[in-house]
Parts: sequence; C-alpha cells; structure tokens
Amino acid sequence: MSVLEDIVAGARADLAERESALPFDELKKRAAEAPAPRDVMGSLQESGIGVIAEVKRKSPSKGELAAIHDPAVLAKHYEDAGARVISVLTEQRRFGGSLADLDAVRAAVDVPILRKDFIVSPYQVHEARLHGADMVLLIVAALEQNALSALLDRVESLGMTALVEVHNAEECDRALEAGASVIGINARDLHTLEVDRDVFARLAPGLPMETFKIAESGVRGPGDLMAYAGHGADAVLVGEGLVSTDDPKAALVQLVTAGSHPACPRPSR
Ligand SMILES: O=P(O)(O)OC[C@@H](O)[C@@H](O)c1c[nH]c2ccccc12
Repeated sequence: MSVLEDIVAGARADLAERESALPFDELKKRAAEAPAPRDVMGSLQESGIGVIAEVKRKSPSKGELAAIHDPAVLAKHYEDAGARVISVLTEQRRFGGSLADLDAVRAAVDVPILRKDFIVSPYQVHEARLHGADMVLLIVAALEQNALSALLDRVESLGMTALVEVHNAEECDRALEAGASVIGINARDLHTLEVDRDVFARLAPGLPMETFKIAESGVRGPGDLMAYAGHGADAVLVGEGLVSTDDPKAALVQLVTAGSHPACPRPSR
C-alpha cells in the first residue's frame, strides 16, 4: 500500500465513525445554516502572487513539525502577515489535524479557509462547510474520475471553491476534464513523499492560461516563491516553511513581501 492509499483508508475509517455519530441528512441540514462561504477567488486574485499559509502540525515524511498549542494564534499571525487563504489540515492520523483546529481557526480569522484533508465522500464536503471552510482540497490521485467530478460539483453547489490537486500530466487532464478551474500542482508525490520542485515548471505550461495555478509544497523562502512565480504560479501554498521557523509570522511577511514585489513575475492573467 502506498502512503496515499494508507492515509485514504484511515480517512475512510474515521469518516465512518463520524457518520454514525451524525447522520448525513442531519449534517446537511446543519451545514445549510452555516454563514455563507467567503470569496476565495477574490482574495486569491488580489495583486501579486498570493500565499496560502498552512496550519500543519505533522507530516508523514517528517513527523512532528511544530508544537502548535493554539492554532487560532498561528492563524491570526498568518492573517496579520497577509495570507490570502489559510489552509487547515484536518487529517488526524498522519498530520495531527482535526475539525477542532478548523473551528478554532474559523473563529479567529476573517480570511477564507481551505479544508485540507483526504476528501473521498460528499459527507466531508458538507462537513467542511459546517465547520466554516470556504475552499476544499480534492486530490486527483485519491479519486476515481466519477467521484472527482461529483465532488467538484458538490463543492461548487455549496458555494465553495475546489482546489484540485495534481502531480503529473495525466492528473492535469483528469482535473480539467472534471471542470477544475483552480489547480494545485503538488511538488510532493503522495505515493513516495518525495519533493521535486521542478514538477510545477513541467506541468504548468500544459494548463490553460485561465486556470488559476497554485504551486504546493517545498517553499522554503522567497527564492522558491519567486521561482514558482517565474514558471507561472498565481499563488503558492506553504506549510513546513512557516510552521518550522521560530517566527512563522515573520517568515510569512517575507514571502508576502516577495510576492508583491515589483521584481516578482506577475500572474499571466
Ligand atoms: O509543508 P510544505 O512542503 O510547504 O507543503 C504544504 C502543502 O503543500 C502540503 O501540506 C500538502 C499538499 N498537498 C497535500 C495533501 C494532503 C496533505 C498535505 C498536503
């Protein structure tokens, strides 16, 4: 079993438990009463290269990254530093996240929030909405084509934005086929966990100009952001490079500053 398959199997088992505690129909009803989703694209399309900052406690490749005692405090730092979207990992087994983290962040900030998890069921989409998410990650490698299309439609029907994640050319085709307009190119291969920052440069030119392109993983500092921007990234998503520093807020200010600097390559649209 690859790491991805293992994580997805765990996510399904955890999901089954939550589903028996709160039936889907009831969850849907409650989610429909949540405050309206925020304008993710409006936020991402402000000038320059936007930064999506991630609340990430652990990773399968490195184990513990940071002891985040209060995700709300970290999220507030991210918002103050200029994050366009805040990503919150809710996967528990390998990433140490939770829906409680999502709740805490939602209560603390006004910027749009991405629920980062291994979404395989409509249940998780409504659950994301109930807990205040505005954007939901859909990983192409974890989904059959029909499920990908159906989940993407579901996300959009609830007024949220789908971030559709790819790692190779075939997955790009599948993402576009499903109707994705926001595509995250992950430098990390979820089967092997290896990071290859050149994946973005290889895949981005094959995507339509109007696709909003997000470079995910491997950003260590402003140099990596500039490099991704030079290859056509509209935004970058950063976790470890922020949480594992002594001062995540200062690290994010540096990235945000680089992303809005006149010397930084502009988005193509
Ligand atoms: O910590 P990094 O290298 O900055 O990466 C962040 C983000 O891209 C990574 O957490 C991620 C990308 N896709 C995922 C899918 C599931 C879990 C995590 C991820």
